[in-house]
Amino acid sequence: MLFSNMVLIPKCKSRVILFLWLLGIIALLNGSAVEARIRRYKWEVKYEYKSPDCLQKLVITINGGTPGPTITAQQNDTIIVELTNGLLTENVAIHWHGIRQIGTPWFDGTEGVTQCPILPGTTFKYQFVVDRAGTYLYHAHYGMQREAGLYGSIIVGLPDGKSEPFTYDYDRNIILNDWYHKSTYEQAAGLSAIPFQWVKEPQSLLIHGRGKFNCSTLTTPSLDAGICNATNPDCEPFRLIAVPGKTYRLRISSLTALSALSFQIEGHNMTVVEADGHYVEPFVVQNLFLYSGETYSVLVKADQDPTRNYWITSNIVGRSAPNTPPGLGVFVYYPNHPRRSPPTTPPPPPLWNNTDPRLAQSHAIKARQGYIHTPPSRSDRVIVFLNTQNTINGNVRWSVNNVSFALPHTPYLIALKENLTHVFDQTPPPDGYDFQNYDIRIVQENTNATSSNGVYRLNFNSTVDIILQNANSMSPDTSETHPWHLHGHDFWVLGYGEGKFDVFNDPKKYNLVNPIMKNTVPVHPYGWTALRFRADNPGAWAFHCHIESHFYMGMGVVFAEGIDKVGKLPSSVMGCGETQGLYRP
Ligand SMILES: O=C1O[C@H]([C@@H](O)CO)C(O)=C1O
Repeated sequence: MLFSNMVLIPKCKSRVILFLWLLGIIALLNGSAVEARIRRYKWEVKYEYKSPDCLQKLVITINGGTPGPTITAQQNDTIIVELTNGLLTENVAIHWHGIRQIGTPWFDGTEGVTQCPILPGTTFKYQFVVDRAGTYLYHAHYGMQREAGLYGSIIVGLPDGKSEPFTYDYDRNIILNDWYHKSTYEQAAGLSAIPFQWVKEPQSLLIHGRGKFNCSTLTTPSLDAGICNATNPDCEPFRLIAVPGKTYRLRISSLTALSALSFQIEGHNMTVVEADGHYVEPFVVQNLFLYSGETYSVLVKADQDPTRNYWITSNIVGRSAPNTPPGLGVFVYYPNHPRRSPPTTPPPPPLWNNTDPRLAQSHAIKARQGYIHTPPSRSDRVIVFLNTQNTINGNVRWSVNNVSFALPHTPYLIALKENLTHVFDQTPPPDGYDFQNYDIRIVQENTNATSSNGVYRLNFNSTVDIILQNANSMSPDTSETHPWHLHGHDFWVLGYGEGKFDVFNDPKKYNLVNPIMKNTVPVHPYGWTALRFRADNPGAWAFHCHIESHFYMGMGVVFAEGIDKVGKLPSSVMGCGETQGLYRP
């Protein structure tokens, strides 16, 4: 009735306009006013000389930068990245970390699991939907390429008309990293060498791609003064300009190769509100602990003395790294000069070997009231993953239930879908270990460790519990923190504990009321972490320690589920190993 005058409009064009307007109103009323958009990116990946921590090094850039461009999108948008590999002699693959790839498991970007590597000189098109708002990441997933600098952020906003359960004035993004001066190749060759050459601690810590290595500590000083240059603009510290009185949402994430970090803004509290794309019941911290692969949002109010600037710091925790200088940035109170150094010394880091505050933060992260996804009350299968360090044929490796993971040259997803049964070990890896007789607190011989590329096959739509059990490494009195990352899913974090997991009693203490959902979670030294997820995403998915060298040394597994429900694989993911014959352009 409202638009019955439409018939009175004489001109056909006007009628069309009015009709479209009417459609718009109806769509608005239905709440579907905004169409999901397609966001296209063209990326060129190549090696360039940069000095992120003042020392010049060959790094991998995307369109000239490291970190690469931030992908900014809105929930339900389609992202298309046309990636041209300009590395000349090196393959590449990019993983979209935290994006579940529902319906597009072949674009998860995990070389050897979901796709063949992208060859030098070729262009590969990734296309996927970002179906949930939140803070996510992308990074190389080929060999140990991530630590050459190939990484960036994905920020997904809510659909129009929806709002966050918290308020802030400005949204800012910070990626933390650690930085090595040796190339990925030197590191990887050392890790697979006999005798083993460990990568050791990083030379510096980067705050959003910028760090400060002390050039005067170079053991073999370069004759060329330009090679390590403290005044190189590449290593100007990261500066965040804050307007006094305003609240900042800081999206802070870590893509370290090795280090667990403590992040701090001198004199300012941080309220944690988001973790891995899920709203957190808010809690306040002074140090935010981050493990590689995790993303957080914190709210920070610029409510301190505005006449000065403050330090932003990142420090290594969980490992002794006395020679790695802290990552330093500056929280600048506008209109102070951005280059004005804070008048104080940077705040001291927490004790590297005190696990208590880190465990306390893990326990504090709960789903926010009103945003709780209740987990299924029981699981169909429990898999216990004992994490150990071993030697296999003289090589130092990491193993899960005494099986060290070896990536095949034919990607699992293609092998499973096309029934290429000979390309990987068909014997399923073990669901547990010998609980009774394994002492997690001592150095073990682990003489029975083996290497395999077998996969865990999960019943489609089943609920799976994973218990990550930490243990002593091959060094006495040492148990490291391992951040485990699951592709293609989020899991509920049901609990953390110290010591050996008690199969009978610990499950009674699980948080089934308001557990947070995440995609990356730490297992603390000598402790355990319990996770639950639904195997409801057809595909083959990696689950691995996000420490670059540890995955390289075998610390991971692959889950396969609902393969018969996987759609037609694009031929662009094929071409390597046994898939060569399947290539159908
Ligand atoms: O994988 C690793 O190897 C070393 C050490 O265990 C042996 O040198 C270390 O600290 C790791 O994290």
